[in-house]
Amino acid sequence: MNNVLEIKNYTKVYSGNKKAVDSLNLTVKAGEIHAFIGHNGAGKTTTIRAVVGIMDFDEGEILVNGHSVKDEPVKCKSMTAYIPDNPDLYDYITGIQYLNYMCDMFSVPAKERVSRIQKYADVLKLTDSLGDLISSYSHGMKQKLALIGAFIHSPHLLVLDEPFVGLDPEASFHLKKMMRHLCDAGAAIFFSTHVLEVAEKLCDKVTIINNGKLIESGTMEEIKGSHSLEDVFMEVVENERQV
Ligand SMILES: Nc1ncnc2c1ncn2[C@@H]1O[C@H](COP(=O)(O)OP(=O)(O)OP(=O)(O)O)[C@@H](O)[C@H]1O
Repeated sequence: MNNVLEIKNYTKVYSGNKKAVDSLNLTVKAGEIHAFIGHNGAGKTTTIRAVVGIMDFDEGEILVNGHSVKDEPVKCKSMTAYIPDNPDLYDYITGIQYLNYMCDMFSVPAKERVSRIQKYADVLKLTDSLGDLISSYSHGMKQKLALIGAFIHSPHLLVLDEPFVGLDPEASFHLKKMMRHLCDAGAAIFFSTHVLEVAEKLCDKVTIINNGKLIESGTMEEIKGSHSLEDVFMEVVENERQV
């Protein structure tokens, strides 16, 4: 399978010379769900923001389907969907207006819009609220709307920052299924999470970072062996503390 996301020697230094991420390398292939885990402040969001082209970086290269996020930002963004940890949507349009706007932005054919909106809104139980202003939505409803807006254009690369926080159990269940279906259709998913049980069950690959440095990366079986991902994570973090 081809590499959809390639991160090569990615390094980010914030002002004040703080190295938030140090020479990170990882690859996500078509068909793979890849979990990105690490303690608070490890560098996950910093990396994710660089991948989706909204944060500049100092060294290294990030490619989406072989295109550089620095040199071809529009091309990369056209193939990528991104949901931040706290989606900030336009308050004074309705849910359906937002979804149509996303369809316009990503050139979803008119004849497919209605069925795609219907499919995802029904699954995530948002259909009855699509006519309401987004300002009236709860946090979880905004998150569901952002998710529909991401899945609706069938991205090659889906990047999610803590997607399960704030979703009710039923929506989480359906999101996991939607993620797997998208990958089965040839997309790649890269997401951060602190919910290690979900990562363990859902993901093909996992990368653990600690203080901006890659500690482990590989298939879920390689990384966890016969242990739980939580046990492995705790051991890795403890070992790093002692170094
Ligand atoms: N705008 C900024 N300016 C300076 N330092 C920053 C900035 N944003 C993040 N950092 C620092 O970079 C490091 C990595 O932060 P980042 O938000 O990427 O971590 P994270 O792994 O996503 O954490 P969490 O799990 O808490 O969301 C932290 O030490 C943080 O303090």
